[in-house]
Amino acid sequence: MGRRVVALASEDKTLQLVAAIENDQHPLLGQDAGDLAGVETMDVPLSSKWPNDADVVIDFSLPEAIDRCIEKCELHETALVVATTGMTDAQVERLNEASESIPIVWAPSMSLAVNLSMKLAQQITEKLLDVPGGLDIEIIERHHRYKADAPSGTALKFGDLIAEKLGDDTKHVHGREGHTGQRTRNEIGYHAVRVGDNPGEHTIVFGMLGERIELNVAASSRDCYAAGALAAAKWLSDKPEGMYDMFDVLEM
Ligand SMILES: NC(=O)C1=CN([C@@H]2O[C@H](COP(=O)(O)OP(=O)(O)OC[C@H]3O[C@@H](n4cnc5c(N)ncnc54)[C@H](OP(=O)(O)O)[C@@H]3O)[C@@H](O)[C@H]2O)C=CC1
Ligand SMILES: O=C(O)C1=N[C@H](C(=O)O)C[C@H](O)C1
Repeated sequence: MGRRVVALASEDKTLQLVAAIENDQHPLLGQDAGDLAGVETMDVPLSSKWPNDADVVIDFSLPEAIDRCIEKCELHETALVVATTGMTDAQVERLNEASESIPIVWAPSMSLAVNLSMKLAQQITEKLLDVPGGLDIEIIERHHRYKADAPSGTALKFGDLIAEKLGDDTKHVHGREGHTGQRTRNEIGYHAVRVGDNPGEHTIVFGMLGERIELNVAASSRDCYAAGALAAAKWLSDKPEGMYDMFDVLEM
């Protein structure tokens, strides 16, 4: 994702890349970020040193890297866009704490289509809540074989937003195996598929007796996330401290 953020930023004259940060063991440290991204040379070497002149930091990394990122953004009073998924509850708490002093956009998907689909999923759930025979909701996500966390952060957010409409007793069930017994009414099922180079696809199945709706949103490249993150960074640059998400950025 870092490479695509750099590549799209290089095409936008309103943005200036001041740093490209990696861990201190990375074999490509010192090489130019633009060269690595396959665009023009940008005179920004890949580095593990934190910049002190950034307006906004965009984080697509790993949960292991997020603590340092939060700490440095607080120290330098830098706005922060967090796209990384798979954070622990303690890290989410830490992020919320940091939002008391710096502006943060945090979203498991920076994609316009995904965020719009989240709103649609909530609307569909609301409309079908009392459908005769009952409603079963399952979330199937598909991603590339390299993905480190499951289910995706996006699938979990779809589930949380749907659960807001279903009610407090919603159970989140991850996969099924063995003698599971009949499906209960108040559960959301999650299924994570890992195949090839899939850049991300989510299908929300709303199953009823006699018919079903499948809401499918699929990326055809990872640029939807990179473009969303850059839009979030621009939007955030003049905002006061606080926790924001892509619904705020996209005014949904
Ligand atoms: N919100 C959204 O729209 C999207 C979110 N994501 C999320 O973004 C994250 C990154 O995804 P992706 O780019 O595919 O994953 P990658 O594993 O390709 O990239 C993660 C990068 O972070 C680097 N890294 C590891 N440790 C540190 C550290 N301590 N400091 C700085 N950098 C570090 C890794 O380096 P190394 O190679 O050395 O490990 C690697 O280059 C994932 O959590 C993914 O789920 C992805 C796409 C969209
Ligand atoms: O790792 C990925 O690739 C993606 N991760 C995010 C997630 O976990 O939801 C967003 C997107 O689906 C791509």
